[in-house]
Order: sequence, then C-alpha cells, then structure tokens
Amino acid sequence: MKLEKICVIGAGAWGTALAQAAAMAGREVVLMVRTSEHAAEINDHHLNNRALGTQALSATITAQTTHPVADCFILAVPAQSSRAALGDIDPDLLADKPVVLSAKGLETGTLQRQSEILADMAPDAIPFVLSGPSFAADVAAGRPTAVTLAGDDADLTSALAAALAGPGFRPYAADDRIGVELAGALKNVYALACGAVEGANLGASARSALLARAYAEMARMVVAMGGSATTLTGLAGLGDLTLSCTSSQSRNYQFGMALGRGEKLADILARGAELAEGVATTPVARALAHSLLVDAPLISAVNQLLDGHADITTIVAGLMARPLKREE
Ligand SMILES: NC(=O)C1=CN([C@@H]2O[C@H](COP(=O)(O)OP(=O)(O)OC[C@H]3O[C@@H](n4cnc5c(N)ncnc54)[C@H](O)[C@@H]3O)[C@@H](O)[C@H]2O)C=CC1
Ligand SMILES: O=C(CO)COP(=O)(O)O
Repeated sequence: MKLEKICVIGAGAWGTALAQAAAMAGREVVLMVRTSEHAAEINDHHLNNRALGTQALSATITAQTTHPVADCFILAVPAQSSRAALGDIDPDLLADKPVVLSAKGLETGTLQRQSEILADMAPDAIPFVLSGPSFAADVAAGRPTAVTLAGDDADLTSALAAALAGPGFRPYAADDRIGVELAGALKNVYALACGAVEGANLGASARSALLARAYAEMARMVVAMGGSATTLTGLAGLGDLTLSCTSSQSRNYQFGMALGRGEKLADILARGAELAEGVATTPVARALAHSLLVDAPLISAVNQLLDGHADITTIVAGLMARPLKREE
C-alpha cells in the first residue's frame, strides 16, 4: 500500500508534532486546520505558535482547511472531539485507508474507545492506534521518542511504522489495539492521581506505590475489556504510565496537582487549564469498571476527587484502610 501522503487532522500540540515527525520521516504532510488564518500562519512562517510556540516546523508541511485525498490519516483532536472531527470528513476519503488514532481518552456517554468511534463514523477505514511516552514538544523537536503503533494486519502495521519512523521517532509495531488504546486513556486517570499526591505533599513513596497499584488495576481493566496484560509491559503501558505519573510536564499531572492542593474542578477549568483528558475519561472508566465488575479503587478514588465530594486526605485514608490483600 502506498504510504507517501499523510493528512493530520487536528492542529493542536500533538497533531502538529506528529505532522513534524511524519515530515522528518520524509513523508508529504498536510496538516488540517480550522481557519484560513491559521493555515496562513503555518504556511508563511513554518511555525504553529498557537500550539507549539517557537518550534520551527518542516517547510514540507502544508496547512489547509479542506480534507485532501491522502494515503493515510492521523486523527489528533481531543478524545471528546474525535466523533465531530470524523463527521466532517467524507467517509469515502477514509475508505480502505489507514487511520491512526492518537487521542488518549474514552468517549463520554457512549463509553467508547477511539477505534470504536472510528468504526461508527468510517466503517471502511483501517484502524491503527498510536500511543506511548511522547510529549508533543519532544517529538516536534526531534528528541528521541519511541511509541507503540498497533494495527490488525502485521505487515501493514510494520509498513506504516516504517513510513512514520525518523531519526528521532521510533514506532514499534504491535497488534493489541484494545490494550494500547486503554493504556493511553487510563494512564491519564492515574496521572491525575499521582499529580494529586504531589499536590497534597504525600511524598514520593506514596506516588510510587500508587503507580505500581495503578499498573495492576490497569491490567485488570485491559484484560476485562479484551486486551492483553503483556501490552502493558511496553511503551504504551509502563512507558507512558511512568512518564505521565512522574512528570509535571504532563497536563494531567498538573491538573492532578491542583486537585491535590484542594482546588475544585470547576475552578481549575474556569482558569483555563490546558486539556487534561483524564478529567472526562475518569467517569467513563469508572462506569466501565462497574459494568465489567473490575475492582478499580483508584479509578473510583480519582472520580471522587473530581466530584469534589471528598477531599484527598479522606480519599487516601479510605484507600489505606481497605482490607489487606495479597499482591497479585
Ligand atoms: N500534547 C501531547 O504531548 C500529547 C497529546 N496526545 C493526545 O492528543 C490529543 C490531542 O491533544 P493536544 O493536541 O495536545 O491538544 P490541544 O488542545 O493542543 O489541541 C487540540 C486541537 O484539536 C482541534 N480540534 C478540536 N476539535 C476539533 C474538530 N472537531 N475538528 C478539527 N480540529 C479540532 C483544536 O482546534 C486544537 O487545535 C489528546 O487526546 C491527547 O491526550 C497524545 C500524546 C502526546
Ligand atoms: O500523553 C502524553 C505523553 O505521552 C501527554 O500527556 P498529557 O496530556 O498529560 O500532557
């Protein structure tokens, strides 16, 4: 399959970084933007100030407002906007084309993963999931980054990984789409939790304990939803969990810090906090855990914290007082 021309939908931090990675890999790249002013800014100055500050972009990236015919599409809008963004595209453009899903979140209301949304909106597209420890600023600057690219057809997944790989961007091919997707979505819930631990000054030991128990809980969720626990040993699992749960560069971690300091959800949103996907994903994950009968105390704890019905001291005391159990 030809994989020369890549269209990236979503010109925020991540879409722009992935456009840059694809351009550095030698691909022809179209970056979809929503206004002609934004297109002109990018095309005239090779910068996307709105998303990535002064990071210079490859001159081979073209920004435009209409969807082109392309060999492959990368969807990089927030998880709650994926359905709307896909609804704007003629499904014929996506038919039999790889569509790489890169948002890390579960949809409110439907409880769907990103590839389930794609199956609804463009059933003839070929779904891939890209996830792993990768801050947009690092990828755009060409700093060494490795991610997981999961797809159903092994040969096509490897070909797509090769088409996107560059000196600073190394996708590993994988086949567990469900596991990779869930890992990307759930790590944001746990990043909120770890940020809250830091915001409440509960100590580095507590944060590492939380991270380890998060990994165990995430494995229960992934297996219950049809993914493989082994996937979590990789970049999309352990890799991204450790990055997002230990770095204040993570927007979810920052949001969690604010919650841990005692700020209310509505106040954090009102002061214009950056996108933190875990905020919308947490209640969805909680509903899924409930319906699948998965023991997920950490997801429930983050949900309580977001609800504002209990403060972090009370929530942590509740977790510590649970019946002792074997570690498994
Ligand atoms: N920023 C990062 O370092 C990384 C982000 N991601 C994921 O990528 C997704 C997007 O995140 P960011 O780019 O950082 O967010 P962002 O807030 O920087 O940008 C989102 C972009 O999507 C656009 N958008 C929203 N609705 C749209 C629609 N219906 N049609 C077209 N465009 C639309 C917005 O105009 C904005 O440009 C999230 O799920 C995030 O978890 C994944 C890895 C790294
Ligand atoms: O997914 C990411 C890094 O892999 C980005 O994390 P945040 O959305 O929390 O900034």
